[in-house]
Amino acid sequence: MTLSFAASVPERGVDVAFEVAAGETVALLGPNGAGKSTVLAVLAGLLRPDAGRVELDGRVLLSVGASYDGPRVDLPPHRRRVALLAQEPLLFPHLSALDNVAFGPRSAGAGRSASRARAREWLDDVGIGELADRRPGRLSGGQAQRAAVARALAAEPDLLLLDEPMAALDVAVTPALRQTLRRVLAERTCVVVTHDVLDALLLADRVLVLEGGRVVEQGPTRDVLARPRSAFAARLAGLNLVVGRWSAAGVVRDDGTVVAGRAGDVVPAVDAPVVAVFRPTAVAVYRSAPHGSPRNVVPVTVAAVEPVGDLVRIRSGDQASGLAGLSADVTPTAAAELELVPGDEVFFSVKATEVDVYPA
Ligand SMILES: Nc1ncnc2c1ncn2[C@@H]1O[C@H](COP(=O)(O)OP(=O)(O)OP(=O)(O)O)[C@@H](O)[C@H]1O
Repeated sequence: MTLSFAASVPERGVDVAFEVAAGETVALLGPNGAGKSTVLAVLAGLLRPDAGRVELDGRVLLSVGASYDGPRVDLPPHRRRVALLAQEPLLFPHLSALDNVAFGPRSAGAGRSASRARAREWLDDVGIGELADRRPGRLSGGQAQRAAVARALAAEPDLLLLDEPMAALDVAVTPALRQTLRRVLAERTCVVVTHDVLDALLLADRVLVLEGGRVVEQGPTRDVLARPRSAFAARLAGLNLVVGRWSAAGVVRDDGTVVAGRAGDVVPAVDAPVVAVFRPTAVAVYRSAPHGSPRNVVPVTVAAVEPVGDLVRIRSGDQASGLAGLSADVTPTAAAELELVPGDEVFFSVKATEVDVYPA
């Protein structure tokens, strides 16, 4: 089922268009307020945009606004063949897990015993067949979410929407549920909203990064995480990112400061928008400015000092110069010697050979 989506919701500052190929899972990523839930709500038929068009495998689910020709269409949620799995399982409390799952096929006209037989298969498939007779109140959070997955799939939707499906669950149960989702999503057309880099890596073929109601970058998950172009994707990938324009000296930021780096095989055109990306482990931290160093050196204010694995991460806040927050990972010994606390003024330094530059 190919999905094509375009919608504009001016009151929320959202204007987004994208496509999803048949059988593909796309993750919507982005900071709070970026517009992810708005996109899901339009897809599910819960929010009508000012203008928009949604087509699923040739069926028009929505076509409103002057820019779209043809008759006005706005199918109600139950006629879209779109299933939404929310953060909370939202099961009917008075029905057993089995009857919750049988509800979809039953409403679609299947007979009682056929619906229950199908529901039993789905419950087996998501690993809670033995809990079929329990009501939701007697299921754990993870089990209830599995029942909700079974219920969504039993309705045989053409498109599955997942809204942070693991966000409300205990971290102990998320890896197993993620594996189940990975299996059931494999051949399905699906849009998943997530904040979690593991969800993006394990569930999605492709990611779409939203910022301020617009798509700012998209591509295969691994490519976006390896070579992020947006601040959000860089943060998710655990990389530092500085934006600017290319010049012979390196990446020139808006305030005129320059970050020297390697442009790789494809050298950008002079003045083209570029990003400089480098690992936190490549950043050295000094109390006073290192002199005579060929390295990039920037003064920053420490915002946080926190352990990350075997290292200590020193994070700078967003700087008055417009420089977004950066991270430096140093050894515990180095951190102890620096004795840093939030508010300290320090210098971050990175060798040009550690900085990758590519087009924004
Ligand atoms: N019910 C609403 N009425 C009006 N504006 C809203 C409503 N819900 C969200 N918004 C606004 O619309 C914009 C997009 O919000 P949306 O909830 O789609 O973002 P999101 O990416 O899902 O964020 P989060 O990660 O916090 O869930 C934000 O500016 C938000 O303040």
